[in-house]
Amino acid sequence: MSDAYLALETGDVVEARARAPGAARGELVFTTAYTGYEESLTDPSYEAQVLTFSYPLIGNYGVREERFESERVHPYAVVAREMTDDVAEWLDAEGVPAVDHVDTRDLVTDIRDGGAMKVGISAGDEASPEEAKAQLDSCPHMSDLTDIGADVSVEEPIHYEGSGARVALIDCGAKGSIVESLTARNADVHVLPYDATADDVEALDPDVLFISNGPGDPANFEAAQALVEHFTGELPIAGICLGQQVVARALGGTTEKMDFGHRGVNQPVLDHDTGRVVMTTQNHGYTVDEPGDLTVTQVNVNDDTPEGLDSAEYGILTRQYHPEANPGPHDTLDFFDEVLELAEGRTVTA
Ligand SMILES: NC(=O)CC[C@H](N)C(=O)O
Repeated sequence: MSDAYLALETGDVVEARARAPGAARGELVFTTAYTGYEESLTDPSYEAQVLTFSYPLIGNYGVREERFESERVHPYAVVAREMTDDVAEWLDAEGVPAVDHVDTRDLVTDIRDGGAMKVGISAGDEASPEEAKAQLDSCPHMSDLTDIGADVSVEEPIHYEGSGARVALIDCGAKGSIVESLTARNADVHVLPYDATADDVEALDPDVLFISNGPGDPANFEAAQALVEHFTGELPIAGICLGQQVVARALGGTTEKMDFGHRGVNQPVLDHDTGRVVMTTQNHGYTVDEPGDLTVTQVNVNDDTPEGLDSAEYGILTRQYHPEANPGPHDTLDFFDEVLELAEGRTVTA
């Protein structure tokens, strides 16, 4: 007898073992990362999704708070082939349903074949296929979560004092490592809520406007897009992941939902200028389609999607991947040096 069920949009119901009880729904996504489960589970960009780990054993080096990227777990549920008690107990304490003993190879194949899909989960003593299906039926599309920023952003500004360039970091669900990558380089970082206004930013007289990563559809981050529209040509601008997508939209570009996204720690990215390929950490389900007034400087080797957008004219630098790593390789940390150099130079004239 199973005590957990996953109802998929394909119509299939997959049996599983409950590791943390409860019912949940969300977009079913998978990461191919083989380490970094603490970082991924606390990455705010995973808000409202159900995260499947394709690596078959999750939890083999424990759970340590210093590796967390935020204060809580963001996926609405977690699926694994085999999960250790450490991770199961952590998710249980966080109230996040978790299941294992799932053939995650099948699940990943379903997502790759069918594209992004919703899932309903029912786990625990009272679990039933009917409850899983009811969860699936009531699951909204990611793009319909129009105010998802409110669930992941700071409510009030936070200031991390530093002697270097002043950064206005718009928190659309920022990973802790982005703040740390900036403060480690002496930046003076003001973290502002996702719906900050141009007046809020102007009051700080920053050297750079930085749009963070975040969950869901970039079209729903209208306030951040308005900031980019307002400050283009006045301030250097940087963006990571959702930040790249928001900046592109503000500069006349477009974004679209991908078939099943990029989530993992070995996504190869080619830089057109240097001809070098670097390994990158990624977690996104939307992508820039048309770059608008920006130039595509880096692309994904697997599918040619834009990974880096720049504008020399306006002083803009954005990346679709996560240069701060955590989890993943450190090949791309110099992005933060480039951004702060741009900020310190204030090369842009209005
Ligand atoms: N990591 C992110 O910022 C994710 C960006 C966006 N929510 C996407 O899924 O594409």
